[in-house]
Amino acid sequence: MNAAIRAVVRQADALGHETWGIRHGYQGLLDKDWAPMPTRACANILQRGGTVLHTARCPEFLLPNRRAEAAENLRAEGIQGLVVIGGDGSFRAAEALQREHGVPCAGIPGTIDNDLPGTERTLGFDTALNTAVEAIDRIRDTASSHGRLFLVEVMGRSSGMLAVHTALACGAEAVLYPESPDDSYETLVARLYANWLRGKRSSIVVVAEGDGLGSAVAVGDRLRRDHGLDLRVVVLGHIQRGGSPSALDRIWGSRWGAEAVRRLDAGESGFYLGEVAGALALLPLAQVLDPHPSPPGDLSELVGILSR
Ligand SMILES: Nc1ncnc2c1ncn2[C@@H]1O[C@H](COP(=O)(O)OP(=O)(O)O)[C@@H](O)[C@H]1O
Ligand SMILES: O=P(O)(O)OC[C@H]1O[C@](O)(COP(=O)(O)O)[C@@H](O)[C@@H]1O
Repeated sequence: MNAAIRAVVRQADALGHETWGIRHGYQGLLDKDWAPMPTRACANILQRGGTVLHTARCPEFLLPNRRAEAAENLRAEGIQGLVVIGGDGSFRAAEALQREHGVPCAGIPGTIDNDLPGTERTLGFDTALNTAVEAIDRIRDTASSHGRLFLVEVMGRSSGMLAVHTALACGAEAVLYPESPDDSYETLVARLYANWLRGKRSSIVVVAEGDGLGSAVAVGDRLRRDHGLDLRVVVLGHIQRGGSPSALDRIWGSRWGAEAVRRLDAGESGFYLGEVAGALALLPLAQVLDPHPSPPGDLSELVGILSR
């Protein structure tokens, strides 16, 4: 996200605009928690994880009267356009601000869940994916040395994108995720047993945090109880959400940040940016109301086929 912030500030400066940084997300709009952000304020942030502007959940923003206040605050301060970096909640808020109050908004996709409609990439996903894969590679050493089953929980409250991509990239034996069409306990047991019969003595199952069967701990307890397995559970948790961003996340953050400003400067608004087939994509903000994309079915199928 810091790559996008830096690009917004510096592209705006190059076009002769002043940028103000709003701290703590929408809460900052309500509290007027903002300040001018000169280009030098962005020194050395490109490689830093998190966001230098901080973030916060702001439930009050769901109330129309609070959004009206935020729009008024922006108008009174003379802020002419808003670049929002976030996931579908942040974009829903931006869509409402623009539709209800005419605040010109531009969205830059930022969520490790990679679950926004119309874009194949969101900032943070590539970094989180690589972090999870690196962690599981390490776990694999113990799994294979001790001949053990590991259940590794990755983030994804309502999305299996991170889980499925992680599973494929680390050669997991199975993946459980919320949108899966055949996510049953029986299918999992049958898969692990078939691998056992093939001579496989260690397995890794990637579990998305929001999977319908329950957490990795719950699934692990059930397997232990039913089959007496000496398995281990690892919850990767917030380790996936931090750290220095990958090169791809930095590059797309930079491209999207600059593009958002160029388009606002040209009088465009009510859009968010994305990536489709390697190219920068432009989407209407209202598209965020579409159903969120599911992990490609062929990828999760491949996890099973390749782990024989
Ligand atoms: N439907 C909505 N209408 C207005 N504001 C919303 C809506 N959904 C979320 N928001 C605002 O956007 C913020 C970020 O949304 P959230 O779902 O927490 O994160 P994300 O942007 O990562 O999906 C919320 O804290 C809230 O202030
Ligand atoms: O427990 P927290 O800090 O709210 O974060 C966990 C949740 O945030 C997510 O990582 C998504 O976060 P972002 O959209 O901010 O990247 C979900 O996958 C996860 O359920």
